[in-house]
Amino acid sequence: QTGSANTNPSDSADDEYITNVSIGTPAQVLPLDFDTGSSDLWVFSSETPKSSASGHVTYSPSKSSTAKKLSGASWSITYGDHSSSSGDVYTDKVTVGGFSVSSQAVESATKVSTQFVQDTVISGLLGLGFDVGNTVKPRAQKTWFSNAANSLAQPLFTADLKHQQTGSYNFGFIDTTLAKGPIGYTPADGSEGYWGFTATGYSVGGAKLNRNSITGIADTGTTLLLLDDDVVNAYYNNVESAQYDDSQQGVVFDCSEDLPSFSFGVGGTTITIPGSLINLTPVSDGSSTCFGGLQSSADIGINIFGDVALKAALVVFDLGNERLGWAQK
Ligand SMILES: CC[C@H](C)[C@H](NC(=O)C[C@H](O)[C@H](CC1CCCCC1)NC(=O)CCNC(=O)[C@H](Cc1ccccc1)NC(=O)N1CCC(N)CC1)C(=O)NCc1cnc(C)nc1N
Repeated sequence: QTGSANTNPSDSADDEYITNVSIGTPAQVLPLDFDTGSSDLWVFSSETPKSSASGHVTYSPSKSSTAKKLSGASWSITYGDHSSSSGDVYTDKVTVGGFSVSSQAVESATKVSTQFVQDTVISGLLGLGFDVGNTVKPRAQKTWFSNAANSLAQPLFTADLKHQQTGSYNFGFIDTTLAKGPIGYTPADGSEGYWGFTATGYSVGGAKLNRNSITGIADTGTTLLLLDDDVVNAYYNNVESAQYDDSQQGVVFDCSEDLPSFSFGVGGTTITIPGSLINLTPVSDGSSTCFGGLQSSADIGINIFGDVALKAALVVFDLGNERLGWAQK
């Protein structure tokens, strides 16, 4: 058995990716942000304050004949960007890309932070991280993928995110036609809940890879490519107009600049992010100053290969073999 779901960029800057999920009986379809950097499936619901839920599609467990309250269970989550949410828990049927999990923990939000209230294009997150990262108490719950893994043809999923185009999350199979190059595999470290891995080196503008390894996480829920300052400086030293902009909290440059590519080695293969993907978006509509897709990870303390990096590859999240596969697209 397999599943295949389309995913779409939320806006012109590919800030996040939206995937429709069916919850309950009859199906209630909610747009969720699939996040390999966290492990909770939580949704705006009939229990979310009306003022906060305005503009969002919500899940009503009372309208689902298969919903069951998980009595005594609660959850509370804080993300790297300081956004947060919390609430109580139901179990219900959850279908993604045609594959159903009959009793999935669906975390209903009774509180959501401002960022989520304002982000009306999504109704919550579907965590694709390791179960150890789940925040439900007193007993942690499994992710949708963890529940599905044993019934899928193979215990793996792939992410094929694209710039301003429809991409896909495939479950239980690898569609190698989505890739141009071979898949390079490397061990994944799930101990923190993330998909952690080590890139063996990097280069700017197509030069030969150096041997400076980069340890980080493959995170579909993070917009940017966030790396150590020495890597970020090595890159932007090649961009004439690049400068740090305090108000933007990041490196900006003239939108007319021809940006160099950024490559990293992983699993014996090389992934090259074209410069065009690193020219993320004007700092505000019509501006000729653009915000960089590669920024510093210094104040986070962990390197994050977010959507800017993932868009250049077909990425295999292989739970069965605890490994990550990367193929050039
Ligand atoms: C098991 C992991 C755990 C649940 C949690 N995981 C994460 O934070 C990583 C996870 O992938 C989350 C998932 C996000 C959360 C907000 C909503 C969208 C999904 N990623 C991040 O927090 C990375 C930083 N955020 C982002 O990358 C958000 C995503 C976003 C996009 C559009 C609209 C709204 C949000 N985008 C931006 O910051 N930008 C997009 C716009 C651009 N102009 C600036 C940059 C964690 O580490 N929490 C511990 C933690 C707590 N507190 C802090 C301070 N740091 C922490 N790491």
